[in-house]
Amino acid sequence: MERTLLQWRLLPLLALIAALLYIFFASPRSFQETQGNNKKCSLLPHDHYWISSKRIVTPDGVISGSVEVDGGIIVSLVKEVDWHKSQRSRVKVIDYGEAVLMPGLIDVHAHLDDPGRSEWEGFPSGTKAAAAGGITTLVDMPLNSCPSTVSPETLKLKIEAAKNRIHVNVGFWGGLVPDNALNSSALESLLDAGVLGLKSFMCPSGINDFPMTNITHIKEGLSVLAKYRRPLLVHAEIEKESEIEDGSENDPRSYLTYLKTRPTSWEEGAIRNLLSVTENTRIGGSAEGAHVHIVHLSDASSSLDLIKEAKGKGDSVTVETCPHYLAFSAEEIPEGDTRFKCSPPIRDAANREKLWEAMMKGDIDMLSSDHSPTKPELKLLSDGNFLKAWGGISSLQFVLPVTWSYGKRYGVTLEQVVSWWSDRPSKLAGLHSKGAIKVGKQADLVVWEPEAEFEIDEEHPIHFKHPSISAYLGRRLSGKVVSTFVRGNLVFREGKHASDACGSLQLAA
Ligand SMILES: NC(=O)NC(NC(N)=O)C(=O)[O-]
Ligand SMILES: [Zn+2]
Ligand SMILES: [Zn+2]
Repeated sequence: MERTLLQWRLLPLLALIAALLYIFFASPRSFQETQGNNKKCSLLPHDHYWISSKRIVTPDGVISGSVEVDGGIIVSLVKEVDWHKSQRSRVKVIDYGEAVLMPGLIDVHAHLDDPGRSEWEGFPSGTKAAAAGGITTLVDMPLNSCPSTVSPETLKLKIEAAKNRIHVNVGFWGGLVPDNALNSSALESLLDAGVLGLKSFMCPSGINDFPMTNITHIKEGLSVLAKYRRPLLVHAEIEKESEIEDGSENDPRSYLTYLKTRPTSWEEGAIRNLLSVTENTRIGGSAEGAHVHIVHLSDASSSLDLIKEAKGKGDSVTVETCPHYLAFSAEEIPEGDTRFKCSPPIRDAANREKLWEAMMKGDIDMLSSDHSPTKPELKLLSDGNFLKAWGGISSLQFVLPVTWSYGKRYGVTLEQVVSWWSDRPSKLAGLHSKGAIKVGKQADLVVWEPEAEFEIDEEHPIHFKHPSISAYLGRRLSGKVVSTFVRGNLVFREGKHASDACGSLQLAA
C-alpha cells in the first residue's frame, strides 16, 4: 500500500523529468530542421545564445562582456559590468574567458578554382580551410576556375558549383576582360547577375580565357561600375624590360633570378598608368561612385608613393597587401623552393620593413590572402625552376596567425587586425551587414587565442587541398583559432567542422 502511494507521488516528477529531457534533446533537432532538410549546419543545438569573452573587439574598443546572437544576428552587446547574474542563469552562454572575440575575417582575394579546376582547390576544401582559419566570408576571384567568371552564364556555373558546398559565406568578383570591357550591356548583365565588382589584369594572367586589359578597357569599365557603385580590383603589373632578359642566362633555381624578371618598375609602371584614369572617380568626376582597388601590392616604395598621392587628390583608391609579403623576404627563400613563387614577387627585407611601416601608418588599407593554389605537379618542386613553376601562395587557413605573429614586433593591435581583415574589406565588397561586432550585424565571428602557439607540422590539420605546397609549412605561429561562427552557426570548434555546408552566397542586389 505504502509503495503504491510512493509510486503515484513519483509519477508527476518522472513526467517532469521526461518533459525536460524531451525539450533538451528534441529542440536541437527542430532548430536544425528550420535550417532546411534536417541539416547540421551548426555544432550548437540552439540559435539563440550568448557568447562571453574578456576581449571583445567592437568599433568602440576592446571590452569585456557578452554578445547575444539570435537567428544569425547580433541582437545585443552587454558589458560585463551591466551583465546581471539573473540574466546569466537564464540563458545559454558560451564563455570563452580570455580568448578574443572579433568579427570573422573577410578575405576579398581568394582563388577557389571551382568549377573546372577543382583539383587545384574547390569550394568544399577552400571554405573548410577558411572556417578553420577564422575567415567567415571569401570573395572568389574570377580566374583559375574554368571557365573564368566573365558573363552571367559563367557566374551561374559558379553559383551552381557552390550550392550546398560552402562552409563559409562566398561572394564573387567578375572579370573585366577585353571581350566585355567595351560592351556596357555585357558588363551590366554581369553586374546585374550579382558579382560584387570586377577584377582585371594589366599583364598576362597565366590563364588563357582571362586576357589582360589596357587602360581604355579599364576606363570604360569604371564608367559602368560607377552606376553600380562597385569596385574594380586590378592586378597592377605591366610588362617592361626586365633587369635580365628572361633569366635564361641565370640560375632558374635561384629566387633572385625570378625576382629580377619582375622588378618594381612593373608595379610602378602599371600603377602610374592606372592612376591616370582614377581622377574620374573623384566627387563630381565622370566615374564618381566607381572605386579602384589595387590588389597584392609588393613594392612599398615608388608604387606606394603614387597611391598615396592619388588618395591625397581625392581619387577613390585603396590598396591591399598580403601576409606573405609581410612574413617573408627574398633573401631567405631557399634555392628551388617554388612554394614561395608568386606575382608580384616577394621582395627584399628592407621592402618588407617599409610594407609594415605603411600598414601601421594606414597607407595600406587592408589585407587579403591571395590564396592561389594549384596542383603540386605544377609547382615543379623537384625541379625547383622558379621561371617555369606556377605562381601563387597557398595560405588560406593561416592568414590570421601570420598577421598576428609577424605583426607583434611592430605593435599591431587587435583593432588594427579587425580594420585590415574585417571592416575595410566589408566596405570594399559592399557587405555592409558584416565586418563589425555591432547590434544588427550578422553574427560572423571568430574566437581565437592570440597567445597560443602552434607549429604547422605534419600533425597539424590543414584543410586546403594541397598542404604540401604551402609556404608556411614548418613555421611556428602564435594565434590559435578556437571557434568560428557563420551567421550564428558554429561552423568550426577545436578542430571540428559542422557536418553540413551551410554558408550563404553573397550576391550584390
Ligand atoms: N592566375 C593567378 O592566380 N594569379 C595569381 N598569382 C599570383 N599572385 O602569383 C594572382 O593573383 O595574380
Ligand atoms: Zn594577381
Ligand atoms: Zn590572386
